[in-house]
Amino acid sequence: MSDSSPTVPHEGGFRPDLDISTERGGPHYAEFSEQVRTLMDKARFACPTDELAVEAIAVLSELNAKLDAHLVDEWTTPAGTRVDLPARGNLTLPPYEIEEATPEGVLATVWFRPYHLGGNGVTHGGQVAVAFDDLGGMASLVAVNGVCRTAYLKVNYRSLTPLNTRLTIRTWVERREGRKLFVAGTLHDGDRLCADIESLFIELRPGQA
Ligand SMILES: CCCCCCCC(=O)SCCNC(=O)CCNC(=O)[C@H](O)C(C)(C)COP(=O)(O)OP(=O)(O)OC[C@H]1O[C@@H](n2cnc3c(N)ncnc32)[C@H](O)[C@@H]1OP(=O)(O)O
Repeated sequence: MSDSSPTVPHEGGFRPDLDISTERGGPHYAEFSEQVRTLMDKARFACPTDELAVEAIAVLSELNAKLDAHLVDEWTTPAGTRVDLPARGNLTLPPYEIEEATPEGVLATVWFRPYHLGGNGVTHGGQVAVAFDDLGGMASLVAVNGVCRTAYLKVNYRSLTPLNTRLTIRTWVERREGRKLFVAGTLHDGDRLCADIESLFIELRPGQA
């Protein structure tokens, strides 16, 4: 949250000791998160009457005002740190579940929801890149036990990526040259390759943003 960040002690772009949690946000945070994703799905496909739009504006404005009183900084928000939830509870990421994360690589199940629609019933290419960026970053992080940033990410879209389907995504460090980690990855629908990546992640120096 930009207006609170100046007051937050900051060691660089990331904190090496970022807290993770399964409890932050309380026992209903998972359902809260799911309802927000469902709202996004509905918003993507709904064509409300003007009356319903006005009603929705009132409900959402009231809710947003209530949430305003409970905003925290990025280091303590449940979104991104709730490791028990899909994509660590980060609503901006396509939901995924980690099957395995070792220095040899990351294996996860990812699924794209209705709100990830690109066109003609399939997933937006940018959303595929988001999944690869996060999980490529995770493969780098686990391989070097330190935070990395994406320098480049090339996605080869080999075939259409379906929505609402559990897909297999893999990322791994193929080669390391000092702080440079060349990360490869694949996204499969069953046996069919949907996309693969060629990417470079750079291990951050201590305190580097
Ligand atoms: C689990 C949680 C995972 C979350 C993952 C999320 C990942 C992200 O989304 S990060 C956000 C997107 N990325 C960014 O915003 C990065 C913006 N860029 C930067 O901050 C910097 O350019 C950064 C950090 C990538 C590199 O800067 P810096 O640390 O100063 O390294 P620098 O000295 O320039 O380069 C190091 C080496 O990498 C090479 N390099 C850097 N960028 C590139 C590039 N784009 N292409 C090719 N080579 C590159 C350099 O040539 C150099 O090579 P060598 O050592 O052989 O001379």
